[in-house]
Amino acid sequence: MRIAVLGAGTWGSALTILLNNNGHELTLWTAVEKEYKELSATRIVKNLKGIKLADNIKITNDIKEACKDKDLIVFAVASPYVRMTARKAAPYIDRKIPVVNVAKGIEEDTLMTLTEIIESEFEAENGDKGTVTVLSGPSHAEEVSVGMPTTAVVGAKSREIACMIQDAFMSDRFRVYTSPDIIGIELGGSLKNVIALAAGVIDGLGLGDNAKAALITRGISEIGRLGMKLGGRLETFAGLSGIGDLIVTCCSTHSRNHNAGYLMGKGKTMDEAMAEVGQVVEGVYSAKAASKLAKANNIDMPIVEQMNKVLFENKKAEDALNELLLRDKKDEHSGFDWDE
Ligand SMILES: NC(=O)C1=CN([C@@H]2O[C@H](COP(=O)(O)OP(=O)(O)OC[C@H]3O[C@@H](n4cnc5c(N)ncnc54)[C@H](OP(=O)(O)O)[C@@H]3O)[C@@H](O)[C@H]2O)C=CC1
Ligand SMILES: O=C(CO)COP(=O)(O)O
Repeated sequence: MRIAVLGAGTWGSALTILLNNNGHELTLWTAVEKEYKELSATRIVKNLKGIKLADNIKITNDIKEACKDKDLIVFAVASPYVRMTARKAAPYIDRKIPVVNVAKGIEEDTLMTLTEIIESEFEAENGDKGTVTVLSGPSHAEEVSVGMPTTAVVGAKSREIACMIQDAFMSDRFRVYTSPDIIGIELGGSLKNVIALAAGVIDGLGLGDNAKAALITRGISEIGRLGMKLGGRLETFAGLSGIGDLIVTCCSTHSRNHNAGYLMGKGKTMDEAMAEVGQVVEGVYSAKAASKLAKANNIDMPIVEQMNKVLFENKKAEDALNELLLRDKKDEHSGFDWDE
């Protein structure tokens, strides 16, 4: 297949390597002129230490050249750039070919997911939303790029398209499942970043493994409550793009969200932590959107609420934690049948 990957960041580059190793013909588009010049000259991926792109991978910063005559387009730019990239690419993308979004986020102003944003930009350009899908799961680029094994799930409206994308990405080191639950996959992938920030805070404060396991468990409970209200399926939140991605992001040293939270737990401000991490920290962008969605849908998301206060209201992480622990007593889940 002829495949374009839009976004030559850590994840876009790792997937380019995976797809190239699978025998496809790859074009990697970089948005930023300076990045394009550097990458073209060295072929070294900045944040994947020592990894070089193979000579047969075409690198471009011309969006038309990237998108025309392709069989598959992968959207891998960070969430704040998805709308502008979709707008730029829209005139050159054949609406019949599948587009796979692999970024994780929710737009703060509109509360749209990233596939919804791409569809809306495509529709605005020529009235056709196109064939937009999602791929997500526990998949840090640092491991995928060197062939360490993992699994992911592709979400698409039709089984035929899902299977086509499954075939394109699947390798003996990257196992891909299929699902029709696009909204569930996208919400799991973006909301887990907010919980991962909180997991980093817990580690930064030195609160131990029990506290983190508790946070992960109550975190997926929050994600599932909101996600199901918005149309996602329980099984998706219990799956690879839900609990699977939440666990790895809360526990991996590769996670930018966890690392940013860790620095905040050590007393840094959000801006200092983001600057020190030096790559996109998606949870910071998704936190406000998650809180707005929770309020609009009348869903209780106490971890998300406290994380927003730590991020944007200078609340001390210790105070946020105390407030979580001292909430009103309640059942573990709502709707239990008790023998009275
Ligand atoms: N890193 C990982 O392990 C994983 C990341 N993801 C998700 O993938 C997405 C990208 O993350 P990642 O690659 O790690 O991020 P990086 O910080 O490594 O890269 C940032 C990305 O944003 C793009 N970008 C920056 N400025 C602009 C701009 N002005 N216009 C358009 N694009 C721009 C960059 O484009 P360019 O380099 O082309 O200039 C690059 O693709 C995120 O949503 C993340 O959550 C998902 C799974 C794994
Ligand atoms: O989504 C990811 C892994 O699946 C990447 O998480 P971070 O953005 O926290 O590094």
